[in-house]
Amino acid sequence: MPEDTTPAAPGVASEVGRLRTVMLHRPGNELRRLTPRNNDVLLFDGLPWVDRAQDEHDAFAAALRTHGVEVLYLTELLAETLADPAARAEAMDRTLTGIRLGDSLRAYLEGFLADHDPAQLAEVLTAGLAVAEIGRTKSLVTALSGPEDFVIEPLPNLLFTRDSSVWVQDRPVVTSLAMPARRRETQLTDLVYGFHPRFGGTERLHGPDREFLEGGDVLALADGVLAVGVGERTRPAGVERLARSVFERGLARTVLAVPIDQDRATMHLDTICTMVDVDAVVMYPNVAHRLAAVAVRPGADGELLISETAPFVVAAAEAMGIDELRVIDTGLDPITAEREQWDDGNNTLAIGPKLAVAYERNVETNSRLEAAGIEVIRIAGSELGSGRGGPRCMSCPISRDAL
Ligand SMILES: NC(=O)NCCC[C@H](N)C(=O)O
Repeated sequence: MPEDTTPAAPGVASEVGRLRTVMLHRPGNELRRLTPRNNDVLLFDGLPWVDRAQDEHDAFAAALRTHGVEVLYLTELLAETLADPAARAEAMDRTLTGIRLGDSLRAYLEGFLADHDPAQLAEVLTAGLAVAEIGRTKSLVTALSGPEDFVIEPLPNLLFTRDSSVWVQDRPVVTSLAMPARRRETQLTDLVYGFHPRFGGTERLHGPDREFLEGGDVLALADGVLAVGVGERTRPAGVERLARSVFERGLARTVLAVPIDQDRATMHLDTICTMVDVDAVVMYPNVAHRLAAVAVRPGADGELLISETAPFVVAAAEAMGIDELRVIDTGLDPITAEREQWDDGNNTLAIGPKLAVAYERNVETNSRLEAAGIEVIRIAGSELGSGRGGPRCMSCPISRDAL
């Protein structure tokens, strides 16, 4: 019988259902824009060696494919999307609108980009554009800029596709990113889900102009149960908006709001806690016992019912309808734990129950996961990790099997 190549229908109801389709972004020229002068504002802790980062990423994608996962690339989807004139017009409008460019430069760029084919335009929208790369503009803005200044900002954090959209059941949630360096990313995911033939017509939830909400904070603990971190990125109002949207559509019955430290090391919930089995998480031991949650449930007439604060593991188990949410004891001394958390040891990507991708460098966390019965697929991340994100951050699951 010929192999069935029909793509799996979109839908994500858990963290650990067998992963069928995932969206990645292969690191590209946007990373070559990073310098010691701009890396902080562009949210990288160093300057990755880009060729090596691409090799590491290719190995990550290959490991997923080996396990039967369909890998979609954001830039390919974007280029295909931009072949639609309506999508292209919207992309131009969104990219060039705003108070930064001024009328002369905006008009110039409209003409300049009109000559770009969809793939070239996708490249500019992701890798950005510097003054040195465009011609004479008759614009005061470029006259007073240096050659390296950006007229379109690069998006080095596009690598972390987890954050710019997240699927809740069969709907894409286009998020709203808090940091200025990342805000434009969601214009691109919004375009892809709005116009690409593979997704066209799917209702999008939330959106780039809504309250701050980042995908790395959203964990699907079980069918109908979401946990959402609240900290440096996602704000309480973002969780509230998401809760209303998913309750109104019957996509979830409980949303746990989980306050996390407002630190770079713990920018998202998935930097400290990820699921590796239907009832188990790997969690940063230094916070495991003080992580708390507030449960939000739908009330009458669109009201939200807000619970008292409870320990996270207790609130999660109750919402999931299980006796206990197991926290795999990574048994690390506090210094090793802090080092491995910084290097995304807790940021695993489950591709099925008890099967997770992790960075190889987190030797101790990985061996404790294995001791607890989790099969660990190790990948290199020496260059990929310089943006502070691991396998979960670098992946946006689009389809997972129901458990
Ligand atoms: N889900 C995640 O934790 N994503 C990692 C995002 C890293 C990126 N450099 C950022 O600061 O936003």
